[in-house]
Amino acid sequence: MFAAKMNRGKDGEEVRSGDVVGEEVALWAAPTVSAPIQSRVSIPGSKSLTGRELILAALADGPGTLRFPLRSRDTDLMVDALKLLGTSIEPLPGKNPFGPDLRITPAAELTGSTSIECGLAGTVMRFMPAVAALSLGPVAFDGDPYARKRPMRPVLEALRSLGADISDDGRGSLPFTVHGAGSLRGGRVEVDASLSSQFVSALLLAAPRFAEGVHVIHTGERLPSVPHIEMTLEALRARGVEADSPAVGEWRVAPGPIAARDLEIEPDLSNAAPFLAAALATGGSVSIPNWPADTTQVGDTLRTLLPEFGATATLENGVLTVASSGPLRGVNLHIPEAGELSPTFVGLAALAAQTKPDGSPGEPSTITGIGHTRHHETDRIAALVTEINALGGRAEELEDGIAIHPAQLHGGLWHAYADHRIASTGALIGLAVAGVEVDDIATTSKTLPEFPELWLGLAGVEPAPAGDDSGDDSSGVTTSGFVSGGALLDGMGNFIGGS
Ligand SMILES: O=C(O)C1=C[C@@H](OP(=O)(O)O)[C@@H](O)[C@H](O)C1
Ligand SMILES: C=C(OP(=O)(O)O)C(=O)O
Repeated sequence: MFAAKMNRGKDGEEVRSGDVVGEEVALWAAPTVSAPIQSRVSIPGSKSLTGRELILAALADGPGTLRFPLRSRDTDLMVDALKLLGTSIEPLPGKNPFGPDLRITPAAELTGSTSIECGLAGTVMRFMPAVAALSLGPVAFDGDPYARKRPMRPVLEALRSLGADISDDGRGSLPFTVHGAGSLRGGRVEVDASLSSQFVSALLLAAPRFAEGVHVIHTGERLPSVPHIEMTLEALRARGVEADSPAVGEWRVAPGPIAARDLEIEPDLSNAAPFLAAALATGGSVSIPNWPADTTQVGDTLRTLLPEFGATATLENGVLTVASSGPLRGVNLHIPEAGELSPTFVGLAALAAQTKPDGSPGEPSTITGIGHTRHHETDRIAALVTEINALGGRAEELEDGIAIHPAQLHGGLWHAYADHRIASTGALIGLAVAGVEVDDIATTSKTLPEFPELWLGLAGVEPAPAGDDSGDDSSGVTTSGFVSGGALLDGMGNFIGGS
């Protein structure tokens, strides 16, 4: 009755889509549906909240607990980094289906003389150097090859001016070494955070432990992702720290204890974006439970931004439901605060640019204010434009965004660029366009290791039973039919039967 696409490695062994096979990464056939999706999806914890609360718990005045934390590559790297500095972080059984709760016991004294691996995690490479400055001994930082391209200079220079001793090769990026002295003076510091809000959060998070706290003044003309800075202030205040923003582009954190807490991490609302967008891509409806009533997560703006594409968004009893309200519409969005959501919006815009089912023309879109996303996991503007155009679309790079002109999409290979949000955008487009294959779906493990399973569940696809090797072809990739939204599709997403 059903079978998901099953891939084979070079030597014919079965592998899960996206698994690394030797040097190769298996292609993942995005499921395509012909009927509107009606689905409910539980989303694991927030990357940004988990990272912040791990650090604050490690610097707190006693042991604390994180319930429903995110378990992912980025947060595992944060856990490892804090453990290397002497923090005890132990798994606790809990109610989270996606991983254990965590019990965090701060070190009596943070120890250095170690190396921290940042992977491609902005939160680890930007937030941990200030913590390392509070440890005793040198702490070397490095990460993935592409991580060495992500800007670090504003954080390193700001920390130096607050009293930290940091050696690097002068390129203003990974690798570098923080020579921890056990304490940091702190005080007033100027920083140009126009490339990333994380530069500001990096200086605020550990600041209660600086002798003079911190007073940060942003000197650049633009400031992206402001809600993430508000999230940092709020997390500090919730632990009894005096933290505020006395003026636009200025923030202060007073020195003092960071209270230990037992707290629950909200679901990652930004990771909810492609799932909710699936309702629009297929003319259906998607619900996400445990949506917080009050949050600093920028993903909450999905409730107002997704309706611009032609949907309703209803939050009732903690369940957000996004339902398509007609054909997909083009948009003009200026969203400097929500760069993290932009790949999903660009994916929807590329679908809206196609001729509508009633034959009326596709609609153009512009999504701007996202120039800083060129410094995310990859240059997201260049990557999205390249991949959409490779599928027949007409996307254009703007200085700080993307314009999408009417064009029909077709199937083909979608490159993920080691970027979880580019990978999930390929999956989103593939829901509506038959024959899209994502080259590295496993890269979604950066913030959502369960993405492939959750996505197949959303699309109504079940994995092939073990031993089902129907549809094997000579290319080494097995492609068999699968049931989707009540319709039986072949491996290229073509309708071959069913309701
Ligand atoms: O502080 C954080 O947790 C984040 C801040 C934002 O970074 P930028 O300001 O670089 O966009 C966001 O895009 C990133 O995913 C997470
Ligand atoms: C920009 C992102 O990640 P990072 O925290 O690595 O900057 C992101 O998750 O969209």
